[in-house]
Amino acid sequence: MVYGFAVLAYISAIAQRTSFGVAGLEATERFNASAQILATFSVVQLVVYAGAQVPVGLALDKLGPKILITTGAVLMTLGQAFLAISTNVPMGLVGRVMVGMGDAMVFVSVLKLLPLWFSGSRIPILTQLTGTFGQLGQLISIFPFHMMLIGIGWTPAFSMLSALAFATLVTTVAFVRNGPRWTGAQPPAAHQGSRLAAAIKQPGTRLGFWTHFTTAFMANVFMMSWGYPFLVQGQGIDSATASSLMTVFVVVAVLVGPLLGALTSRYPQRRSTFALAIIAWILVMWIIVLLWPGHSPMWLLIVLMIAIAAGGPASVISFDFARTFNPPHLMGTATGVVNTGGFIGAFVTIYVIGFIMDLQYKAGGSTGELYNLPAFRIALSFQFLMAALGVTFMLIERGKARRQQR
Ligand SMILES: NCCCC[C@H](N)C(=O)NCC(=O)O
Repeated sequence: MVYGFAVLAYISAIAQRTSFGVAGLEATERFNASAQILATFSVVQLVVYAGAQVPVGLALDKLGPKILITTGAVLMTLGQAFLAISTNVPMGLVGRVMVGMGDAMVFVSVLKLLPLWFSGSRIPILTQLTGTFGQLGQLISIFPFHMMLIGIGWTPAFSMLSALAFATLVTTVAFVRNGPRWTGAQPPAAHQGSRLAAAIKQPGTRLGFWTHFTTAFMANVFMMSWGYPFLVQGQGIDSATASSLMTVFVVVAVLVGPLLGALTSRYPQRRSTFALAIIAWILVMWIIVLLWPGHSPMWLLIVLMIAIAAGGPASVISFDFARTFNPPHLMGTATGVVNTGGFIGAFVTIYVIGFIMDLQYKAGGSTGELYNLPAFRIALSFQFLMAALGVTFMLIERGKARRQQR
């Protein structure tokens, strides 16, 4: 019951996180905003989310999951309520910052609850299931929220999400407990800086960081930024089909998450190999699609998206490294550190891809289409460099972690 209500708070957090993504047109109208300002909303929220991970992890080890999930729900309730009544860009940004901060507190707290209530091989499976259940939140923003937004407008739709966050606040206070195994931060006197240093010193935390970095960054780049323009302007797919193709990410999470959870629980010594295999699959698919003469056939794009989407469940393996290589009093901190990997990788890649696209456009005399397939072929290849960096560090840290275990 404790786990169920904590997961409910995470489903709500994902609904709050993804809600702005389906409200682009309405936000443009309401705030009279340009595309760049709209993009700022998403970037600000993500920067807040990633920037909050380490402080949240430190607070988590000190205060426990219940307080953090509760605080997250309060921030999301207020943030979405503020957004519901916002009429200009600064007000909207304040609302989004609050939502990003609240969201940042939930996932790592749910993971911290697992060893407090479960043991043994159930934990890796439940870690994967947490990520999988969270995807249901995306369905809330794609369907009921979006329908309310179109049907009855901005204020009622965002108020509904605020009410959802409030409902999870109530259920968290009523039902979520840290449990009898929670003993607070041990040792209590440890300084925050030294707890962070102790977590980073563990090769398992660094292996988790690089695993999260390499498995998750390409999925984040595709979902949050370049996937849609690549499909529509690079591959000539109509916008409605491109949007519906994005649901592949939810379906793959639901199917692959439990399978990977079972595999990692059965073969814990092969965890990094499973992650590396999925990374290799994504890279091979990108090589085929980027080298394909002309537009790729639909089946090939779907296989590419399935591979990229499998990076989401693969990234959950990283949290298993944080858990198994750290003592319980450092687990929240280590999980926070690991959870920044895929987001840092994504910011850098999103930015550099945009920079390379602009550079090519300027080199061509700033005429014609900014987004075209030859330009995407070069710009998206930057992902190979980032993946090479990530895999190199995964192998280095895996070697250190294995030596430490001997
Ligand atoms: N089954 C998909 C899970 C995706 C996990 C994702 N890469 C992640 O790390 N999420 C953190 C969060 O706060 O949701």
